[in-house]
Order: sequence, then structure tokens, then C-alpha cells
Amino acid sequence: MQTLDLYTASGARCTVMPLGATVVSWCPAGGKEQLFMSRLSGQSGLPVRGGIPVVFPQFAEMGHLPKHGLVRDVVWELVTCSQGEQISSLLLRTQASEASLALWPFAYTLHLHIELYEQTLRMTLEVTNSGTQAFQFQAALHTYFQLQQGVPVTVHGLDQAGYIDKLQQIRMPATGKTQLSVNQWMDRIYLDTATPLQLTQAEHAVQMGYLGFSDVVLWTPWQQGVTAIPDIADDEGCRMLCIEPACIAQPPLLPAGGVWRGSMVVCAGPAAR
Ligand SMILES: O=P(O)(O)OC[C@H]1O[C@@H](O)[C@H](O)[C@@H](O)[C@@H]1O
Repeated sequence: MQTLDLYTASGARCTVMPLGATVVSWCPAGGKEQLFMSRLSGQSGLPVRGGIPVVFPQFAEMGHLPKHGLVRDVVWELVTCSQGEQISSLLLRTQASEASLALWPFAYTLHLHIELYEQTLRMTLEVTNSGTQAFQFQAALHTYFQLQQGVPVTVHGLDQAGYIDKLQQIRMPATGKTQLSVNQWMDRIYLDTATPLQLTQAEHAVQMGYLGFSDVVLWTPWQQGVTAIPDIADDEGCRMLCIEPACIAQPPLLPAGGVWRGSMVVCAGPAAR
């Protein structure tokens, strides 16, 4: 499968697949791989199981379109690539096609801008309504983080947001607890979330900030949910956690000619004390 590599002089690197514009690997300078990629990736109907696929214009099964929409299994076109000392970046584009119009009758152009810095990865999804009718859409940057085996996992920053528990099909109020322990199968849509969030495992943390996205999905199959997923091995269910900036509950309404932008910044480093 074709991939595009970005580097910085300090040793950060990231690999992007034009198929789905999926970031499949990200290592900050001096650090390890931050993203999860299943060793069974590619062995089901999905192009990859891991990295950062783009979800558009439908989240999960919340409509009649294929799960997670129309763009994670199309090859995006490379618009520009620039390798610099401190920042390297890529711009990819995809647009509505005969196939997409047959399923969803709206003309769109998507750009994904990926910027790699020393410790940071920034991604900006730009949605342009290139047709004549307004449309509403859902979107997400479906970020799979790699977890260290057996090390407690916590997420900070979701304490003030209520959520939809997809496993129990119920709406839950905000917990008010500053730290959320991830130690079981979870599939939640946090609504009207604050930023930044922090994923912590022992001394290691990833900070996530975002703009334009209003919700955050937290998903891990853990041991209980993994057996139903053909392209994640049983021992990998506890080694991944998706934290996905998303627009789900209040899909943006984009008039003809309108442009929407959502961006995410992830930064890896030592946990704050
Ligand atoms: O298997 P897929 O289509 O990549 O979806 C993976 C998961 O994606 C998450 O975003 C959803 O909340 C989960 O419900 C879903 O199972």
C-alpha cells in the first residue's frame, strides 16, 4: 500500500496512507510510536484498523450510509507536501464522486492538512460545500492511541461533559470526576466537551486540543468487546483507546459555498505532576 512519510530534523516522523488519508504512524522526536495499528489490520472489510481514519459525513451507523461514512476507503489526492527542518506537512484532498453522489446527493470537497512538529501532530479537516444545496454532516478524527500493556490508563478533561453510553443506550450526566479510569469496554459519545484532554499512562501523557469539533468519542473494546472484532487480535483489545474529536450530536449545517474547519493537536511528553 502506498504511504507518504513526513520527518523533522529533530527526528519526529509520521506516515500517511492516501487510502482514507489515514495517518498510520506517529512518533514524536525521541519518542515511541503513539498510534495503535492492529497486527490483523487489513484482514476484514476495512482498509486499516488503527491510525487516524477520517469519518465523514456520517458517524458510525447513525444514518443510511456505510458505517463512518464515505471517505475512509477512498484514495485521497496529494495536493502538496513540504519537508522542513522543524515542520513538515501534507495536504490531501477528496471530493464527491459518482459513487458518493449515488449514496449521498451532495457535492463536497474535503481537505486534510497534516502538520508534523517536534512533539506535536496537528490535523485540520476542511469541509467545503461545493454544490448548490446546504447539507448537514457528522465528522470525526478517529484517533487510535496505543496503550502500554498492563499500565493504568486515565483520561482527564471529560468531567464536565454528559455522554451517551452506546453500550447501554442511555444518556448519562457529567460525572464531575476529574480523572476517568479506562479499564473496561467503553463506547461513549461525550457531548459539548471542553479542551484540552489528557491521556496518561504512568509517566507518559498525550495532550489533545481541538477546535471546531463539539463532541469526543471514547472507544475501546477491552477484553470483553474485542472478540466480536475480526481485525483486532484478542490480546490487543486493551492496547488501544480511541479518543476522537467529533461533530455528532449537532451536525454542522453548511450552506452552498460554505467552509467548515475542525482541527486537532496532539502532543506527546511526560505526564504533568
Ligand atoms: O469498526 P469500525 O467501523 O471502524 O468502528 C469502530 C468503532 O468506532 C467508534 O467510533 C464507535 O463509537 C464504535 O461504536 C465503533 O465500534
